[in-house]
Amino acid sequence: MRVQIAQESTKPQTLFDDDNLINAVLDLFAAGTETTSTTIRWGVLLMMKYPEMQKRVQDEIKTHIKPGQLPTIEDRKNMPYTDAVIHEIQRFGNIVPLNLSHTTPTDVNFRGHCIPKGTEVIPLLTSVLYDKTQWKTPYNFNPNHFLDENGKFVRNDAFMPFSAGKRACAGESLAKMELFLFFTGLLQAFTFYPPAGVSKEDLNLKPDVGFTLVPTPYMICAKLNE
Ligand code: HEM
Repeated sequence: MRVQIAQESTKPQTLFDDDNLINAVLDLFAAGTETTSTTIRWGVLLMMKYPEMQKRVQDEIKTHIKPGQLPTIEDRKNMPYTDAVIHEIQRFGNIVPLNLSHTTPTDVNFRGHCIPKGTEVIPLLTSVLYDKTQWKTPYNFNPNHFLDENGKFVRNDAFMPFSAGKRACAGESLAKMELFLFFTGLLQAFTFYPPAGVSKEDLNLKPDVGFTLVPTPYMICAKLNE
């Protein structure tokens, strides 16, 4: 009887087995590192391109975070301009343009079209992040997309860099925290500008096209802030 219990207890009763653990860790690295670092690379490039916006973020940092203190996630609600800039970096950067593909689990009727069960569907995130009906200047970097006339942060339902629905990015909250803390921490410590001989007009905002959209390689100068 005891042997039987031992045998039964080695049978996986749960999805938390070794295979799942390995895949979950791989997911964290594959899905969770390049996405955030690519977004920060877009952020630094855009701050070099638009130094007046970089300065405005730094002014907000100085107003709300004491010198010598690192930003905390609590600071975000007091920093609408920085929040808007980070959202706009994600919208403009559009780093996962094709989203991940999905398959219809049943026959689906979509706007009068029948999509049979098992069809691969690629929901383009670009079509929302650059939708002319949702954004004033979809092809320009414009933090005002996320600010009202009083400078308060405003959400927009078309902000979908993490996709939508049940299979939306599992790391969305973590990614948003990371982006705020890394971006604000970097701009608190450094001012970014292009190297000698490169003007801000020279900085290229066209992405390197692949499965993800990454900035074309660029050089950065970083001056330590006083
Ligand atoms: C700027 C950062 C990030 C962006 C833009 C992003 C974007 C996305 C997108 C578009 C998807 C596909 C959703 C879909 O299939 O509809 C996805 C899935 C996923 N992401 Fe992220 N992601 C980011 C950061 C992270 C982080 C930090 C983690 C975890 C540490 C993470 C974990 C995942 C996982 C596990 C999935 C698969 C979810 C599923 O299939 O149910 N992501 N992400």
